[in-house]
Amino acid sequence: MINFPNAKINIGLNITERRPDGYHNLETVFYPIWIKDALEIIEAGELTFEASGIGIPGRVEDNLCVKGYHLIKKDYDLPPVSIHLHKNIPIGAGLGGGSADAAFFIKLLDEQFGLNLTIEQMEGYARQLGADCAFFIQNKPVYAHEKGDVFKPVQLDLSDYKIVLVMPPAHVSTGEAYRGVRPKRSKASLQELVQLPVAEWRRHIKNDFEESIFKNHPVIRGVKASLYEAGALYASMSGSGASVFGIFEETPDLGMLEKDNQVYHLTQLSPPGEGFKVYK
Ligand SMILES: C[C@@](CO)(OP(=O)(O)O)[C@H](O)COP(=O)(O)OP(=O)(O)OC[C@H]1O[C@@H](n2ccc(N)nc2=O)[C@H](O)[C@@H]1O
Ligand SMILES: Nc1ncnc2c1ncn2[C@@H]1O[C@H](COP(=O)(O)OP(=O)(O)O)[C@@H](O)[C@H]1O
Repeated sequence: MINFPNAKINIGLNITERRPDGYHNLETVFYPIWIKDALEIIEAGELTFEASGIGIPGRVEDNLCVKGYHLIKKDYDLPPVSIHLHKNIPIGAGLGGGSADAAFFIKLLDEQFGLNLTIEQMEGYARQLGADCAFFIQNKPVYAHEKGDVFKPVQLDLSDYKIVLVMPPAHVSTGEAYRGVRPKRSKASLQELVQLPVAEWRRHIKNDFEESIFKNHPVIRGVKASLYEAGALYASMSGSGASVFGIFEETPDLGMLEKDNQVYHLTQLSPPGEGFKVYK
């Protein structure tokens, strides 16, 4: 059985306070985008994991799919499976790729072995694997708060826009990103701000990670500026970076993003069903 875990972008990200458990409370809007991995499981004699596509750092036993298997196996009598993951979502990009794989893996196990898990049960397992993992169970635009794992639906449809995603040559770890931010309560609720026209987001919606990350990684700031120069209505780093997205009314002149002889990985995303192109 196979499914296709997709990435997300964060529209706005306010880090509001540090929690006693070392995590942070935040508010953000998660929006699914159409760049996808492919994930397959087949019942087998032993548990195996193999990957193709973009190389995944870290040990196999730390891969979130393998962790997901052991988590569900504690409660259900699962047979061994062979797992194949084709990795296409840029890693360490703030696109939630690892979390998406884990959530879609739980959905695969549920379907393949008829576990009859409810949405709430699947979200409960996903939360144990990562703060943004539970979002990918329902995979619909949401306003997320607390650790980023408690959701309220938002009415948001960007399918009439062109979303351009750029992966600058920089690596930011999630831990590094959180350490650089001083939490602050936001004045207006992101849940309401995101209902403004996209062209107004630039004045009102921000990602709190940008300030410190841009200082350490100016190339990311440069990419965001290039997206605005190319005519974006709104541009922002996604999550803890390093990827940056721009929302356009029309497909932009992509040459703008290759100035100064910098080469960026650039993915142009179209509305669902139209596929996407990867530029190098
Ligand atoms: C920053 C965000 C924003 O959407 O996404 P990404 O940029 O990673 O995609 C998320 O908060 C990342 O979620 P996720 O990647 O699942 O985080 P986890 O694995 O649970 O945590 C990694 C580390 O981030 C910090 N962390 C995470 C979530 C949170 N609300 N407060 C935190 O302080 C902790 O230091 C934790 O050890
Ligand atoms: N299935 C997976 N795909 C990608 N990364 C994974 C996966 N499982 C575990 N990881 C680990 O998670 C780290 C960050 O993953 P990723 O989800 O791509 O980043 P981000 O949290 O920035 O969206 C990687 O460095 C990797 O070691």
